Formats: sequence, C-alpha cells, structure tokens
Amino acid sequence: MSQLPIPVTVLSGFLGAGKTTLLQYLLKAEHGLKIAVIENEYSEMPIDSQLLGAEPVEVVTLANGCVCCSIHIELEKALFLLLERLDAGELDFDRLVIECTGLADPAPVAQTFFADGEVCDRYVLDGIVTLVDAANAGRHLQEAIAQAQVGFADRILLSKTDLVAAEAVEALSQRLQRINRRAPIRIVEHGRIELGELLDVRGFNLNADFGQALSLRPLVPTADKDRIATLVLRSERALDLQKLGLFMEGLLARYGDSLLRYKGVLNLAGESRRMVFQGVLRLYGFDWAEEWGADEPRESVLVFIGDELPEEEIRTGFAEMQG
Ligand SMILES: Nc1nc2c(ncn2[C@@H]2O[C@H](COP(=O)(O)OP(=O)(O)OP(=O)(O)O)[C@@H](O)[C@H]2O)c(=O)[nH]1
Repeated sequence: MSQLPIPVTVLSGFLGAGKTTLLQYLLKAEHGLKIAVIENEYSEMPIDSQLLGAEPVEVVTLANGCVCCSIHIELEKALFLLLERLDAGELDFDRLVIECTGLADPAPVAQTFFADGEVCDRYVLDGIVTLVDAANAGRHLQEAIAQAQVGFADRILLSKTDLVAAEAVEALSQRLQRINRRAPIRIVEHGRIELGELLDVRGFNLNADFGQALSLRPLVPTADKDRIATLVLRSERALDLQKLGLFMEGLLARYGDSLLRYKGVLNLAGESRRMVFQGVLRLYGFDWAEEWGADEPRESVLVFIGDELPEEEIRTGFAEMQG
C-alpha cells in the first residue's frame, strides 16, 4: 500500500503551559484536517482528553506515567492501533498530534518515529512544538526538563503573555533564543495561533531551508546561566567529508546523550551540492540538497543544541578538523 505518511506534531511544554488550551483551539479551527490525538497523561484519570470535549476527534490516551522508557512501547502500540483502525475504515485522520505530559522529555517520543520501519513508512515527524508559560517561565526554566523541552523544539510558542509586561516577554524571548537559536518564537493567546505556525513546520525535513530557521539577531548578555544552550559553528573553508565524519563520531561518542538537536548545512570539498544533516541525540541522517549558486558564499553552518556542551573543546576540535 503506498500512501503519503501522516504528519505528526509533538506538543510539549511544562506543567500548565497551555497545551490542552492550544489543542482545543486546533481541534475547533476550520482547517478541513482530520486530526487524531494521542494524550500522554501521567495519571490514570484521563482529564485532558475529557477537556477536549465533543470534538470529532480520535483520542488515544497513554496513562503510563512520564519520562520512563515505557512511553516508547506504549506510544508505538497506540500508533499501530490508529493505523489498524484507519486501514479497516473504522476511523479517518490525516494528521496526528501527540500531547506530552508537562514533565515529559520529548526525546523518546521523537525517537519512536525513527526507530521502527513501519512507523517510519506510515508516519513522519513534522515538528516538536514547545509551549512556554511566560508568567511562570522563571520558575519552570530552573527545571532541566523544561529547558530540554525548549532545546528540542522546532517552534517555541509563548503563552500567557497577557499576564506579564512587554519587557519581560522580550527578556524571556532572548533567553529562549539563547537556549535554542533554531526555533522561531511566536506568541499564542489563549491557544489562538495561526495554524501554519503549528502544522507543516517540517522541522525534521533534511532539505528544509536552514538559513531562515536560524535566528541570528544579536543577543544581549544575561545573568541567567542555562544548562541548555545553542552552539553555532561556521566555516568558510570547504570541509573534508572524512574528517567531518570523524569529528561527528567523536562528538556523538562523548556527548551524544547531551546533543538534543543538531543540524548542519555543509560545503564539502569537491562537491557542488550542499550536504544537510540533522539528528536528535545519537540518531541522525544526512542527505544531499540543492547545488550552491554560482555567486553564493559557500559557508558551512552547524548548530548544536545541547546540555552543558563543552564549547571550547568542540570549537577547537572543529578548527583542528579544518587544518
Ligand atoms: N492568561 C492566560 N491563561 C492561559 C493562556 N493559555 C492557557 N491559559 C490557562 O492556563 C491554564 C493551564 O492551561 P492548560 O491548557 O490546561 O495547560 P496544559 O499545558 O495542558 O497543562 P498540563 O496538562 O497540566 O501540563 C488554564 O487555566 C488555561 O486557561 C493564556 O494565553 N493566557
């Protein structure tokens, strides 16, 4: 059976950040999409799925606790159950949204979409969208898990900005951008957001336009020292594929568990096309993308979003690799 894979959006964000509010808005909005929802609740009482009300949506609840590895197995089961029912004509959907619990790390959820062959054929991870509660971010971001949720994101949505001053929103945006320079930041008002900011993010598309996705606005220094941060490496010299492979191998061997997301667009010696690669923790893929234009500056850019990465060591390794 050849069908287009079903795009999947992972909705993440710390406790009370507004995930269910956003989902309610999404399910009511007029978009002509048929959306299935998987809820990962951390209690036996599926409260959030009740809050979704009478929308015509298929909700599968994983009441299994959070952050533990069983989420992977439970999620895979739910994904197959939805496919079985779709193939049997019992239900119809062309999108899937997974709402993580506020205490969940989105990594095991994202990795499920790379791990199993059939899951990969039938579903495609479109993006990880992380909500940040502007009114409580100061407290939430003290938690490593809340920072990781920001680090993994393809889009960051700020909720509850109505409760705080504009300067505080700006300071928070800068802080979040320092943690994750890849993800555009948007404001969501009581769940209301343009759907294009939520769906078709193509965060895991290897050929996605990378230049635009990377925020390059200058960031002012801050007193907050966050564990999760973005490290950007650039080079105007053509890179040697073999040396690059060794550099990446070394990096993943030592820091694979701390590399939340990474992506690169590379100019390789003797190659007219750009190479694009990206990964989540130790799982990564690469692909050839379009050719460099005749007048285009051929700059390689690598972006790593990681947990306490040793910046100097990585920069030195990258510089030596080019020598
Ligand atoms: N003032 C304000 N309140 C909001 C906004 N978005 C959500 N809320 C409120 O915040 C509370 C928590 O929102 P939920 O959507 O339940 O948050 P959640 O992320 O699903 O929460 P958990 O599932 O418990 O982690 C609710 O009372 C919402 O009405 C907003 O933009 N402004």
